[in-house]
Amino acid sequence: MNIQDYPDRDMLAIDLANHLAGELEATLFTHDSATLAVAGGTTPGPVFDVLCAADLDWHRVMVLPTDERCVPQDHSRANARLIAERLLVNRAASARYLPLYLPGAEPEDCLAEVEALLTPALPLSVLVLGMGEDMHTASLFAGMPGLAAALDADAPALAVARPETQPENRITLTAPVLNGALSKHLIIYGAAKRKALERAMSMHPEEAPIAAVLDGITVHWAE
Ligand SMILES: O=C(O)[C@H](O)[C@@H](O)[C@H](O)[C@H](O)COP(=O)(O)O
Repeated sequence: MNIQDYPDRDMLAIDLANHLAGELEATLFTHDSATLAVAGGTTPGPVFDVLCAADLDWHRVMVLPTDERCVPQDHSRANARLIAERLLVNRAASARYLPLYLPGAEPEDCLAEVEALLTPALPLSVLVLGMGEDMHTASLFAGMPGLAAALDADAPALAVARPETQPENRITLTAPVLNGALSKHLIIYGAAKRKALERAMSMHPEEAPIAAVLDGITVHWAE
């Protein structure tokens, strides 16, 4: 794990977006397509605002969320909506979006269809994770049913998450898919998340799920 500190969130967004664009460009140089998985939540929006303007062959890029809340795609809590409004605009509008949840369905009922769309797009080329102060990442939450299975190296690509602390069910990429990414990044802001990350480093992934994905990751931090 490598930690990069930035003087402020704007600098982080600009630097990281340029770095991600470079990684995607390098992937497209040697591959027909590239896959970018991004966190939802409140953290990554400013990075998307810069990245969407990158001069890339976006029509060869597939974009997906690391996890999705089981709500309609235009719901204010849908990561699909955040990605549509902040990332798949400008030059990036020609990227292809891979949904993790198919609205209207019970989460279990969409897993097979979503996995069939996702599998040809793996391994992830570039992964951008977020983390909660409770040390969850994607929708891998301590204490949720099925966490151990979703952290297992042989887990299927997707898992249904029913975290008690969250208002809705979710579908998440599992640890082997996250760890299979060729390049892994984590964005965190503020002292509380920095402390939580430091604590997680000596904890078991079932207590601190972020610990399952720290190997080889670059953490981007700003106050
Ligand atoms: O959709 C989600 O909820 C995420 O992908 C999740 O893992 C997120 O990254 C963290 O909860 C941090 O959320 P914030 O960025 O809002 O603090």
